[in-house]
Amino acid sequence: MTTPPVQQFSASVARYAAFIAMWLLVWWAAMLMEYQPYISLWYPPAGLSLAAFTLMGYRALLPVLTATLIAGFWMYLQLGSTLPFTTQLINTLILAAGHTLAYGLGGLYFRHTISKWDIQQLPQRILYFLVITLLTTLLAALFGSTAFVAIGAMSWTDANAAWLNWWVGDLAGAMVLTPFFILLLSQLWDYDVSWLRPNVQSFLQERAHTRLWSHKITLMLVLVATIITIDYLYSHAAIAYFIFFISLPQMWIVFTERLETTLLSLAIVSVFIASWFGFYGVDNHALTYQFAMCVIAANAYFGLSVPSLLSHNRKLHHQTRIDALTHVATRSHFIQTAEEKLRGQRSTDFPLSLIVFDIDEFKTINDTFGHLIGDQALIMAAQSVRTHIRQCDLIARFGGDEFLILLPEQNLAQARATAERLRESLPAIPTNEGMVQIKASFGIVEIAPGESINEALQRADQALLKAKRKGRDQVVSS
Ligand SMILES: Nc1nc2c(ncn2[C@@H]2O[C@H](COP(=O)(O)OP(=O)(O)OP(=O)(O)O)[C@@H](O)[C@H]2O)c(=O)[nH]1
Repeated sequence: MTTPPVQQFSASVARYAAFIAMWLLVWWAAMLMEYQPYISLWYPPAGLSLAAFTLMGYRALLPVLTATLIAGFWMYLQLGSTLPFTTQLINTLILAAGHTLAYGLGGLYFRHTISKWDIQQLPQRILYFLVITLLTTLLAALFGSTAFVAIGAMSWTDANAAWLNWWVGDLAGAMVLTPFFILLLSQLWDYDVSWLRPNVQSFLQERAHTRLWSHKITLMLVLVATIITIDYLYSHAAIAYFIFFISLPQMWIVFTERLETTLLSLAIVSVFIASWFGFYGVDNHALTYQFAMCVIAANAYFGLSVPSLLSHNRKLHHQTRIDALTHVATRSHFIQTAEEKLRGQRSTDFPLSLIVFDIDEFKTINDTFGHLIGDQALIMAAQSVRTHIRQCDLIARFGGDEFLILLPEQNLAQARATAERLRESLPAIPTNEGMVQIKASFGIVEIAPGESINEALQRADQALLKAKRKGRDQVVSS
C-alpha cells in the first residue's frame, strides 16, 4: 500500500522539524561545554551535519541550512546586536552557507563511497571516513573563518590565527560523533545502515565480559575526571597527555560490547571530557584534549574492525579445513593432519594406514539422474563412512568422487577389514527411478617406515586403480 502524497509531505516536514530541533539542542548543549566565551574543545553540531548529509543526501540541505540560520540569529539575539535586520540576515546566511556547503560536500561524497563498499572492508571504510572528516572539517574551518572576515566580524589576521583551532574543534566533533549520530538518526527514522555494522555478532556472543558496560564507562569517567582535575591543579603538560590512556578502557568496550554501546560510550566520554574541561574554565592543554578525543575515537573505530576481521578469518580458516559439499575434511587439512600423525607414529612405532576410495560409475549417476543427485550421493557416501569410522580416524574429500581415510594405529589387515566394512555399508540414494546403491572401489596401504604421505598416497592410488581394473566394488591392498 502506498502512502498518500499529503501524508508523505507531512511526515517529511515533521522529520525535518525534529531534525532542526535536535541540531539546535546539540548546538545549545555544546555552548554549555565552553571553557571560554564561544570556545569549547569541540563542535558537536559538525558531527550531526555530517551524519545528516551521509544518511539523507541532498535532502539534508534544507534542515541543516535552516538550523544553522536559526543558530546564527540566536547568537545575534544573545549578543544583543544592534545591526539592522537585513545585515544580520545576510551575515547569518553567509555563515550558514559556509557550514552547510562544507558538510554537504563531505557528507555527499561519503554517501557516494558507501554504495561501493564491501561488507568485509571495514578498515578501508574507517580510513575513508577519517580522511573525509579531516578534509570536510578543514573546509568548514576555512569557509567559516573567511565568512567571518566577509561579514566584518574578524580581521584577516584574526582569521589566520583562528582557523586552526576552528578546524580542530570541528574535527573532534565530527570524528567522535558522526558515527554515533548516523546510528541515532537511522534508529529514529529507519535509514539502512547495514554498511556501518561489522559482522561481529558471533564473536561477541563468545565474549564473557558483556553486560558490565556501566562499570566500564564509570571507570572511564572517573579516569577522565581525575586526569583533568590533576592537570588543573598542577598544570603540567605530561599530566594532560595521560588522557590518551582512555583509549585502553575504550578498547575494552569496543571488544566486548555492541556497536551501539561503543559509539554511545565514545559520545559520553567526549561530552564528559569537554564538560569537565569547560567546568574548570582554563585553556591550558586544550589542544592535547582535542587531539586525544580524535585519537581515542579513531582507535575505537579501527578496534571495531578487529572482531569483524577475526570472524572473517575464522570463516576462511573453516573453509580451508572443511569441504563445502560433504562437510568432511579438505585435502589440505588431511595432508597436514596425516603428516602430524606420521611424525607422532614414528616416535611411538604404532602403525598408520591409509585408504583411498572412489565411487564407482559416478559419471553415470550424474548423467542419468543429474548433478544434484550426484551431489547427494557424494554427501551420503561421505556421511556413511564418517559414521562407520572411529573418532580418531579422519575422512577427507580428495576431489571429485575420490575420498581419503586416515586410520591411526591400524595395520594393513585391520585397515582392510575396515575398508570391507565401509564398502558394505555404503548407502543407496533415492532417485526418480527408485533406490540406487552407491558402490565404491578401495585402495589401502599401511605407511611404511621412512615413507612420506605423498608416497603412501601414490601407492594407495595404484591399489585403487587395480580395484577398478579388477571390476570395481572391491578392496585392494598394496
Ligand atoms: N555431482 C557432482 N559431480 C562431480 C563433482 N566433482 C566431480 N564430479 C563428476 O564426477 C565424475 C567423476 O567421474 P570419474 O571418477 O572420472 O569416473 P566414474 O564415472 O566414477 O568411473 P570410475 O571411477 O572409473 O568408476 C565426473 O563426471 C565429474 O564431472 C561434484 O562435486 N558433484
